[in-house]
Amino acid sequence: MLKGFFHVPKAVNEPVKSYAPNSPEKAAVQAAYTTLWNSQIDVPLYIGNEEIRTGNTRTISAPHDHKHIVGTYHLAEKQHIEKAIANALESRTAWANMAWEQRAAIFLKAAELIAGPYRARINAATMIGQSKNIHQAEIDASCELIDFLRYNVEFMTQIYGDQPKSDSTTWNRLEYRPLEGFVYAITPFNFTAIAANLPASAAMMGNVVVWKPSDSQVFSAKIIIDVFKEAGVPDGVINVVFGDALMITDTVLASRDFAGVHFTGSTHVFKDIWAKIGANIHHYKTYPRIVGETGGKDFIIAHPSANVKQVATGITRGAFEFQGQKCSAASRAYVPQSLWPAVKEQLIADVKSMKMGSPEDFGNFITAVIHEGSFDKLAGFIDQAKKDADAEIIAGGNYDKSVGYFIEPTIIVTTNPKYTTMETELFGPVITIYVYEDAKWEETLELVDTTSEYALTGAVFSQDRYAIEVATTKLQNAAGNFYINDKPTGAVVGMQPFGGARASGTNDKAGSALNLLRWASPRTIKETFVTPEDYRYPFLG
Ligand SMILES: NC(=O)c1ccc[n+]([C@@H]2O[C@H](COP(=O)([O-])OP(=O)(O)OC[C@H]3O[C@@H](n4cnc5c(N)ncnc54)[C@H](O)[C@@H]3O)[C@@H](O)[C@H]2O)c1
Ligand SMILES: N[C@@H](CCC=O)C(=O)O
Repeated sequence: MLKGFFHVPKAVNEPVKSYAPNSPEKAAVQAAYTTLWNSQIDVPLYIGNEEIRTGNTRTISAPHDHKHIVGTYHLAEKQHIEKAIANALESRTAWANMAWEQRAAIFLKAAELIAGPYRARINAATMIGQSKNIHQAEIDASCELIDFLRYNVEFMTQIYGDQPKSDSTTWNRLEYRPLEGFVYAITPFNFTAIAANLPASAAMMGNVVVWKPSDSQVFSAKIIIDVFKEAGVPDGVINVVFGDALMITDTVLASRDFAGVHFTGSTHVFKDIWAKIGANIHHYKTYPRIVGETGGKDFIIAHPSANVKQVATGITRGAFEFQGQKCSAASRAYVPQSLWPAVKEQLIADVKSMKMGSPEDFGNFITAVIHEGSFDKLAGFIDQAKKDADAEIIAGGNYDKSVGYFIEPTIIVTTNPKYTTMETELFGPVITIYVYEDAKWEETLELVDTTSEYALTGAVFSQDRYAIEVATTKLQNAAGNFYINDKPTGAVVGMQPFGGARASGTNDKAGSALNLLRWASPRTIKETFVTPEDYRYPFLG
């Protein structure tokens, strides 16, 4: 083993490329898009050193052109999940004992592969498989993923460097062991970066992993797997399985060696997983770590002192970027009566100007939502709002799934602050606005705090510092990420550690040392230099 206290390269955030007309990055991503669009990839299970094709397959299509098939992926059976667990456990000793700098080098290399040779491909795969426009793909699949990998390496070394006090008689050391068993990573469709980070952060800390990506993210998951392989993640460290989420999860949770779950997705799924872990608790070798970042009903509240253009832009960007399919997306807003006419005018004009269509056309701000289930759910809420006396649609409200799952960016205004779309996470391009009386600022803050079960993100817009202070205090438990004069989305790794409490998750803050700590089981080692040889205290003579 090498001798030395190594320093890792200082983490820096990956700059977001512009994809301006005639830029080399635009040409590269367009070429990658065309290649992948015309490809027929076949994605196996990755278990140990094997690529397993079960023959039981599902197709991968583009949400913005759902009849267009770009590949297939293979579905696991129970025996494959058991095999993935066995392979992970077989790989554990070698991986857990590998010097940390070797693990760091692998993930730093993965970051650079994405920053360079894989950038166009992972962005194009995210545009096709998850229907992100190029800007949204770039900030997710490239920049955020690169940032997760670089910063987590730095956080890992900070954790390892965090050591207890010693004195001249004893030397106290903390060893950050990986968990005793394997970690199960379950990832959502909506962020390529999150899909990669959940297995990678646990693996970086020396854990072995079974990773189950979302059925709606397999296309870009394949690129992540290629990157991890090329970067040198050894076989068996991250085992990838697709298929029936319930069967896979039940099989994983039945293992005595299950040591932790790293989940991001919807609240009800996480609660079910937690309940199953609780029911199995007597069976496990160790108390499993449970980390889950879940849903949101994220708010914007404008004070009468707020700047109208900033409020309207916070609403349109916060609610409609990536079709509102961000856990952080603004989905309820509170605007004072005095500002409402001007805010409304800009909102309607902005929504009218938003182009909707395939992400292949870089002029499109809005593309499709992820799948038919999401489309139907959103269309149902829009139809209901059209009927309800206490709701009015002032922009958007149309939808069409003949080619892709297109839902117009939609603004509902309600006279009922507890209207269903003020409370329920819709996960689409729909925001509901409640117009409040200017004099009821503090009562409205109370409404914001008590209307939803979630507490993920929220934003206050105000030019009045007293109002900002009151909102910051009154809403201290209403959001894990709180924004002042900014939209409630777009947290940057290393700058705004991300996560919420209440029904929004365990708030373990992805992209921070707090999250990585969950994947370590510290061992305290006390070494005494001159060890007593007599039980009597000195004063006893
Ligand atoms: N808080 C955050 O950081 C954060 C980030 C991204 C997404 N999200 C949330 O994720 C949700 C959207 O993503 P989604 O649609 O992929 O979520 P989802 O809950 O449908 O799926 C997430 C993952 O869980 C799996 N899954 C589904 N049912 C399961 C079950 N019964 N048992 C075990 N696993 C199951 C899915 O296959 C997928 O891999 C939203 O609620 C959003 O707010 C939260
Ligand atoms: N971290 C992202 C949201 C991730 C969830 O979907 C943001 O801050 O907008």
